Amino acid sequence: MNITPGPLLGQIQYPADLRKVSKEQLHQVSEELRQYIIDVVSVHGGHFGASLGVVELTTALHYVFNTPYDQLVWDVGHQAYGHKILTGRRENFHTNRKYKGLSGFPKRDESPYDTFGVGHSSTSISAALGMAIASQQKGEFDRQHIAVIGDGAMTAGMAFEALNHAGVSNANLLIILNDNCMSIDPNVGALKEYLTDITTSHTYNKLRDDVWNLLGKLPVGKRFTREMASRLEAGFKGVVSSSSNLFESFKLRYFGPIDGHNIIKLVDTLQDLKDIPGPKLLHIVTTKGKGYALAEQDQTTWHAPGLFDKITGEIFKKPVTTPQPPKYQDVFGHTIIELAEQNESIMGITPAMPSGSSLKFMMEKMPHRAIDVGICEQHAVTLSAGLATQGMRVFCNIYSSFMQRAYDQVIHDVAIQKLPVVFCLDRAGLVGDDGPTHHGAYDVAFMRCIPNLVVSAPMNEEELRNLMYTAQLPANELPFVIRYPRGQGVMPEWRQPFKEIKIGTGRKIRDGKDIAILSLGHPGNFVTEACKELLADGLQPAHYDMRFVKPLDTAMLHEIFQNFSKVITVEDSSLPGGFGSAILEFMAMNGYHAEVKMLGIPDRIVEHGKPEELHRECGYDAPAIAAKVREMLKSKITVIA
Ligand SMILES: Cc1ncc(C[n+]2csc(CCOP(=O)(O)OP(=O)(O)O)c2C)c(N)n1
Ligand SMILES: CC(=O)[C@@H](O)[C@H](O)COP(=O)(O)O
Ligand SMILES: [Mg+2]
Repeated sequence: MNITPGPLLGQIQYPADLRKVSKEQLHQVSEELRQYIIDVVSVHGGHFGASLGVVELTTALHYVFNTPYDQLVWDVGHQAYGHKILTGRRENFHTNRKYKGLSGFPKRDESPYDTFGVGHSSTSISAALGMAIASQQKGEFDRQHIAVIGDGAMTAGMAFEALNHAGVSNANLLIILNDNCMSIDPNVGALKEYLTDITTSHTYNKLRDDVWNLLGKLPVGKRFTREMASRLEAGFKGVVSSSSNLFESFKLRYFGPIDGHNIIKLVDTLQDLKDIPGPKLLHIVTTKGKGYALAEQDQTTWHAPGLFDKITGEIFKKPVTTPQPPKYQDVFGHTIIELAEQNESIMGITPAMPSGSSLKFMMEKMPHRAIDVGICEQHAVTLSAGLATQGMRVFCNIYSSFMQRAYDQVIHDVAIQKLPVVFCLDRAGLVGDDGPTHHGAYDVAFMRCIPNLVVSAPMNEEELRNLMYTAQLPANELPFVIRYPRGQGVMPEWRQPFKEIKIGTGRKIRDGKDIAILSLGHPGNFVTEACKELLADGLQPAHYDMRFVKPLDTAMLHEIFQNFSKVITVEDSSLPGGFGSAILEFMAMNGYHAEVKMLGIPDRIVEHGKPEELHRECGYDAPAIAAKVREMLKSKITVIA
């Protein structure tokens, strides 16, 4: 389906083309860019509201700054669709987030305009500051460095680490704080309250405007000395105490708040800021989903709505004829409520993913027992540890790849102190369209090496429920990891009575001979599918769902290695250090000898695509498992034939 850009946008391949249009035409460019994003995302999917919210900012940035020489870093990057469309990728933007197509986030090897790879939040200020300091070292004093960071991303500690440094650097850095009061869900915390105060305080803004207008009357293009600018601002501060502004307390020159949808004001402001040296912050106020009414009204749903009818706003859902299995996240969301109703010590914590993790169900039903702490994974873990010291049984739900942010906290604050925090790592394994920044590839490797931890992976929804139930029993006093994938399970009838699972025990799914297939977690269902195929060939592989990677079911492994000389391991996690490695370690440590093949995520970066495309590419989907069995049994198959 060919999507045609508007007449002005159709003439713009790169920012150099954009800079040929008049300032007055920028309104039209912005509207055509907004419409193009709506046209493409409605048909091809992807993130939506965030890009609409920065259409004017994106246009103004590439109009005013000499990108890519002037370096622009997008925080998270889910809002960079307009950036990609204006920087040489309009014609193939329909491949966004598709297998072998454009990445859904800025990526250095995709374009020189993508100055820094993003996907995880709150990295932009550090990265842009690094570039700015490098420019100073290289004598490139005319080079501009801009970080665009949202109010959600600004809640992360890493952003403040960068502010702390930026404020005392004399780097030529412009931080643009895109304040729309939203994260994926509504933004939370004291920073959000503060930003609301300063965007609504009339006094502050009027005075700020007076100073701003005064600044604006100075000869345009005259380079401000730090002295001149600070004298002016000192006058301003005399009236409004400097403590009224958090960013000025970090020694940044603060400007705004201004309307982030007023393209002329943005252009004029950015032009002026180019002439002000040193670290500065421009605070803009925008609406997430701007220009598409439904996306403005329901900003969480329209953060990433899927495919939709752009005229009616109907979001397309897969037609369902038979009862569908639930998403694993929803099984978590409903189960934690059931458990919390039985166990009053249970609490739920999420770092900014109430909807994505489905902890929102508990937040709605038990608001005092489920907390969104903002994009603050490190804080989420140590808060959970603090709660656990007081007898609370905390389910800390963090996407596997976002958990990477809080690795030391798991060791230092939870494992060493043997605090029984339950880590529910959603999005474990290859997540699909979000690609390598979001694949939960490494949690088996980085969690199983930590002493005192239990590390488990359910093969289906019932198993997830039983692992959650087991983890919160008083008898379990250890930190407990339960990792599960994005998307649906396999059991429409998932809500079964709880059963305690003996920690460190696996399940024999089917008896067999000649070869044993050992799986961890959801990929056990790929093995089940493969076995159906193999049975038809007269082969009889045994299948074990090992369920725990720490502690391993050693009794089961002794039985396996005493009866099978050929073993395959299957996992949706990194082969180096993962589940298969654990099995090899067991085999070697116990003096067994067998032919072992490990199927899982290879030791390389796996790009984006549909999960099934990626499982096939990495060689652990059902056909690949069946093929590996046939390959290992080829001598026997010859005999059978
Ligand atoms: C470390 C990390 N945690 C969580 C996320 C998930 N996430 C993606 S976008 C987003 C909200 C970002 O809010 P904001 O920065 O205000 O951008 P907006 O969507 O409002 O434009 C979150 C929580 C992430 N990308 N990285
Ligand atoms: C940009 C970002 O990090 C989030 O929007 C993420 O894409 C959400 O992932 P899910 O769609 O798996 O919840
Ligand atoms: Mg926001």
